[in-house]
Amino acid sequence: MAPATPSRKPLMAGNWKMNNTHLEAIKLVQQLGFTLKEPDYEAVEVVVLPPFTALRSVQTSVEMDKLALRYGAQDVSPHASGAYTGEISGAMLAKLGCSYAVVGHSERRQYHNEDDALVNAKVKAAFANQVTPIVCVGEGLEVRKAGEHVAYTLAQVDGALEKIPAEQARSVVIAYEPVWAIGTGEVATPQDAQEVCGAIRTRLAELYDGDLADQVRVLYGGSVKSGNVAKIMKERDVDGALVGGASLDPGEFVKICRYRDLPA
Ligand SMILES: O=C(CO)COP(=O)(O)O
Repeated sequence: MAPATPSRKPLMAGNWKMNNTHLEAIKLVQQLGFTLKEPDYEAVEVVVLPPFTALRSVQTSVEMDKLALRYGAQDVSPHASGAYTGEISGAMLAKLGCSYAVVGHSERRQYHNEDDALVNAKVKAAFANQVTPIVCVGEGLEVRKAGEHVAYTLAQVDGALEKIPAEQARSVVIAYEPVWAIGTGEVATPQDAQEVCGAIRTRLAELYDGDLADQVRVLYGGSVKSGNVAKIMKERDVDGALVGGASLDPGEFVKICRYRDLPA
């Protein structure tokens, strides 16, 4: 029987994008690791998403210092192995202890022409290796101005989850990142974030039976900072944040993870 209340642990994920060498990554992870304490990890799941080249160093830091921090990659190949120069497989990520892989980030969709079919193949490749995909969806400014942002974003959700069975979809993370809010300092209002995150959950309830929609974490991303995170996290269908720029500053990212202490 479906639980009366959803059991979604808030998730704060720092997408470092193409920043930090493996040495800088060790420093940043140690700064986070020495600051965040047991109660922080009880309240939120904390994840960092370094570039591929830093994953091995992050794995070593996390293991040596016994940090409760999780980490993942920013992309994953749709292929299992073979002649795919430059690609990194889900099995390779799993071997590095990655819990997550970002899939379909708008920067990949924009600069590498990734479409929903490719995103779907990457979601499958991640799940095939017990790596949880963080599927990014969200509209650009033109779509928003035309008032089509909900339909546009839901079509991306449908595409990403095509033929994904419920037992996998149950653990997927979906990040709503309106492209116009990424790296621009222009954050969506909490109401904007709720409108689309709520619509995503409703769609999940249409796609899958039972309590699945109540279990899936839906994040907001786009210019999240310590100054706006608490307000956004008050929205009922926002279960965390995918943080870009602000995740490169350990003090700022720790504050974001401790959003409960910030005035909303
Ligand atoms: O793209 C993002 C996270 O994936 C958001 O980036 P910013 O937080 O820098 O706007």
